[in-house]
Amino acid sequence: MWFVLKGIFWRGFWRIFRGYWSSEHKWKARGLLAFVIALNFFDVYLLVRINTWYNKFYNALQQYQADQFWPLVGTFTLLAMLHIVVAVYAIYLRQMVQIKWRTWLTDQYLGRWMRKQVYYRLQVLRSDTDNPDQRISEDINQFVALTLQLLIGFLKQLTTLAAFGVVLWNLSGAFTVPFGSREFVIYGYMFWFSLLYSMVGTVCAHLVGRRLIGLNFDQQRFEADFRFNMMRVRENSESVAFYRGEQPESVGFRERFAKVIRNYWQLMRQTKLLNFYVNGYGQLAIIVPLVLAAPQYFAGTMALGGLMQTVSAFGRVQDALSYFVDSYDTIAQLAAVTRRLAGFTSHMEEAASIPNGVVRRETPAGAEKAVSLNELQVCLPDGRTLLRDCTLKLPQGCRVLITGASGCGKSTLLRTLSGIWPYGSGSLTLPQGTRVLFLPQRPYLPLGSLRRALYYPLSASGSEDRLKEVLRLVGLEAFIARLDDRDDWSRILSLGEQQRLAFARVLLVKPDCVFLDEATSALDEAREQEMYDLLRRQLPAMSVVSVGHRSTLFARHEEELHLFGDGSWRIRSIPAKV
Ligand SMILES: Nc1ncnc2c1ncn2[C@@H]1O[C@H](COP(=O)(O)OP(=O)(O)OP(=O)(O)O)[C@@H](O)[C@H]1O
Repeated sequence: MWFVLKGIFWRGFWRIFRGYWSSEHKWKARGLLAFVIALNFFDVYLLVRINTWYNKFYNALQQYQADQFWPLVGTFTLLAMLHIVVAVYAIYLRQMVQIKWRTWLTDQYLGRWMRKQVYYRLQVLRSDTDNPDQRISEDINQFVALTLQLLIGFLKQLTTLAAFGVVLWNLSGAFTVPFGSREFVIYGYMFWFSLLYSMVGTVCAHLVGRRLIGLNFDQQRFEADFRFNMMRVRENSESVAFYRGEQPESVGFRERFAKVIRNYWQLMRQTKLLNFYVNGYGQLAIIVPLVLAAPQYFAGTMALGGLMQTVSAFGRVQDALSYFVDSYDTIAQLAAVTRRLAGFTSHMEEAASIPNGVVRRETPAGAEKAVSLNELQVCLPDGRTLLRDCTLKLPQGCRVLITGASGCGKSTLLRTLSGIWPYGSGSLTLPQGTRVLFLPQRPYLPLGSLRRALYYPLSASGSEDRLKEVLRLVGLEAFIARLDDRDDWSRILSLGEQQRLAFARVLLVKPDCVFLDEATSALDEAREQEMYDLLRRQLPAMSVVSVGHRSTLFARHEEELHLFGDGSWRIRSIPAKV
């Protein structure tokens, strides 16, 4: 057991555990937990009282004391009722601790995942982090539930062991073992025997059950991969359908599902072995105390009450000592969950700690309003340079088109300018309080109403008339009546409509600078011109930096920044008529 616990702690158990208990809620949390533990202790006390009752009750039966019968039944009823109430509330309040702890921990993880765009960095810069959604929704819940179950269970069993150990010791009397011409007297022999019995049981359970840790871990991973694969197809259903990709996708599903099943078979076999063992061990524990106490009973040194009390106390001591035998599976699950959460935590920390090589500065108020790039260098994680020593000034209201061959680094430059790409050096200076909006080729539409999607990332607040006017300007007046319909709008709107919706967003949010990454790729040329003219008319002071391959885009911009892909670049003014 120690090896398993050591493993859990080594894999970051303590780091995940301690946060809540030393947080700002610590006193309330500790108080509630202490109360739950106290309830469990009280429950053990009641169990000891019930155990003593056995002695009295069976002795009364053996001696035909009819007058004792009803009072003893009454005592039992009272003790049993108290036990029921205490046991129910011990679980209810433990769940209360659980839900509060989970809320806190989930909040922390969500915060860390969102901070410094870790969600983006993990996705784009690290390919080895699996399913943050599952870590945050399922693993945290399991971690909290299993930890509390084990912690409270452990303390309860420890108390049970102490209390019933004493009972068993007192009932055991002395056991004499002849050894040659001498005799050894063993005091509390039933207590010692139950101790030995449980220790052997625990070691054997470890040997049988240790493979479950790895298998459980793999099971979760394979299930998540299988689910993720289906999710990808759901998200890209149209592309898959166009490609008639059912065959390769089905093969992919089956391969992943086969891994799930293969691992599950192993898990089943190992669990079967463990179950054989746990059940056999449990059954043996019923007969062992009877065999042990029988000599005393038949010798007349123990009454029927004592015998029944011994059987019950042995059961309790053995239950307590072999607690880990029964909860081996729980420990295996906790170890697997801890390993995954600890891995996720360190991946998030690594992603957050990648320093942003490009320094961002703000010019003081009143200074010239321009975006300046100073010796800007854009690199890839492997060190390849996409843009070298780029120094230029983009005055407010400028219109720059970034061109270059596919893969030369245009989008990566936009990412650097918006501050989400950490690999690079040099500096970027923006006027104080500059608001920047980024329009990718496929705009992001959050779940919810169309109104919310239009204002994203701001909250949906603004004049209703302006909103309707903007929708008319971008040619989406047909959706005015559906502004408050909640739906998955990215599935309903065509890509061209989504791109026009993104332009509407620019008109509503009114940023100082907008980056368009092939943001008009799905529009016809007339619509494209309309959208750019709209920006010029409505927001003349806004800077526009676009990436695109279409020749028509030259007419909508004044300057061209061309990237050659080897780090070199060139800026030139675009002649008035191209
Ligand atoms: N997360 C990443 N990790 C490693 N390499 C990356 C990553 N993202 C992009 N790259 C590489 O960086 C290079 C530039 O990519 P980028 O998307 O900026 O090109 P682009 O000029 O916008 O291409 P296109 O015109 O085809 O959209 C490519 O070779 C690409 O493979």
